[in-house]
Formats: sequence, C-alpha cells, structure tokens
Amino acid sequence: MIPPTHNDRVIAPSLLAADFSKIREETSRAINAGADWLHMDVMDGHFVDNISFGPAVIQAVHETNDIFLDTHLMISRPDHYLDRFLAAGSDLITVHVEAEHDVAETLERIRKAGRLAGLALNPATPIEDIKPFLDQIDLLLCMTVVPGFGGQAFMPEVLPKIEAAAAWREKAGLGFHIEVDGGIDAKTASRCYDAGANVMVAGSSTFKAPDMAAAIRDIRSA
Ligand SMILES: O=C(CO)[C@H](O)[C@H](O)COP(=O)(O)O
Ligand SMILES: [Fe+2]
Repeated sequence: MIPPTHNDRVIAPSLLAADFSKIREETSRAINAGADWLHMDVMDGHFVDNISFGPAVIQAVHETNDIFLDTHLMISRPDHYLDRFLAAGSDLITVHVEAEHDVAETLERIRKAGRLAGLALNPATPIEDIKPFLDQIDLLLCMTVVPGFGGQAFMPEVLPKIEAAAAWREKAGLGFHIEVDGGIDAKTASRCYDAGANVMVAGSSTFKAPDMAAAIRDIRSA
C-alpha cells in the first residue's frame, strides 16, 4: 500500500465508540466500511478523566487484522509506557505536548522504532507550543474537543490553529499530516479540510451510524 501524504484524505474511526463486547467484529465492520486507519484512544484516568484500554487491546486488534493502527496516548507519562505500545503493534503513536515527558526525546524514540510519530495539542494549548517539534513529527493532532470522552461537540475555535500549522508546514516545506479528533462528521470535516487538515478521526459519527460505509464515504467526500 502506498502511504498517504498530507494531500490525501484519511478516515480513522475511533474504536472508543465501538461495542467493546465484540471488538473483533467491530474492527472488521470498520475495515469493510472503508476505514483507512483505526484510531485507538488510550486514557489513563489521570491525564484525562476517563479510563479506556491499554496495550493488550491494541495487540489483540493488531494480531487479528492488517489495518493501520493510529494510537492516541492520552496518558501522563507516555515515555514510561512507550515501549509497550510499540510492542503492541501501533503503526503511529501520538503523544500530547502537555504530558510530563521530554517531548523531543519521545518523538525520536517513536521514529527510531520505525513507526510514525504524532504530536497532539488540546484546544486550550497555544499552537506555538508545538512549533519547536515540527521537523520531528509525521502527524500533528489538533484536538477539536477537550480530550477524555467521545460524543462531544466540535469546537470551531480550533480551526485557526489548523490554518496556522498548515501555513508553517508550507513555509518550512514539511510533510506532516494534520489530524482532527472530536465531534467530526461530514459537516465539521468539511470545515477541517478547508483549514488544512487531512486525517479525520470519527467515533460516534461512524460506529454509531446506521450505515457505517455511507458515513465514512460522506466524511471522505465532504
Ligand atoms: O480522543 C478522543 C476523545 O478524547 C476520541 O478520539 C474522540 O472523542 C472521538 O470521538 P467522537 O468522534 O465521538 O467525538
Ligand atoms: Fe483520539
């Protein structure tokens, strides 16, 4: 498979919105519906006020199919747990700039392991905070909700940060993806594409849709 560039649209359903009593079937449902990546939300109950799942679930999904695993670590010490998420089979690991770690060092470790490195920022975090790391990332994740829970409303005030990041990317001749996560459906995706994002994480609007394939198609063509 040719890896996507930042000019390609990528749809990443979030497993957080799936039925956890049948993860294998839910993963297959997403793949058959046209998902490009599967977004894996890891929450530690400390960095965010919710607990989801850890490396064992990622490994189980990795061992049962080939889909690209986009792991979003909403945890306070990503450096401490990094090796376990690499061993579990994540293809891309995104860490938060607000977490307690040496950001440059964590990003370097992800790339050294031969995986893609992502850096996330919360809606309240100024975009300037990620500027020192731009040449070390394969993906920038602009959170479009306060992280912790699926099913929240999209925050349009994040759009100018996406525009700023896309402008910096252009000026520096870099190629990182810009991903958005939280409240994404066909309507909000359209605004994010216009701002310069290309990777759409969508939980509720895909897994909970009556027709998942149609939902993914609509987000792709928004
Ligand atoms: O990182 C996340 C929450 O912290 C999830 O990826 C996000 O909320 C997706 O869910 P939805 O599409 O339902 O908003
Ligand atoms: Fe996420």
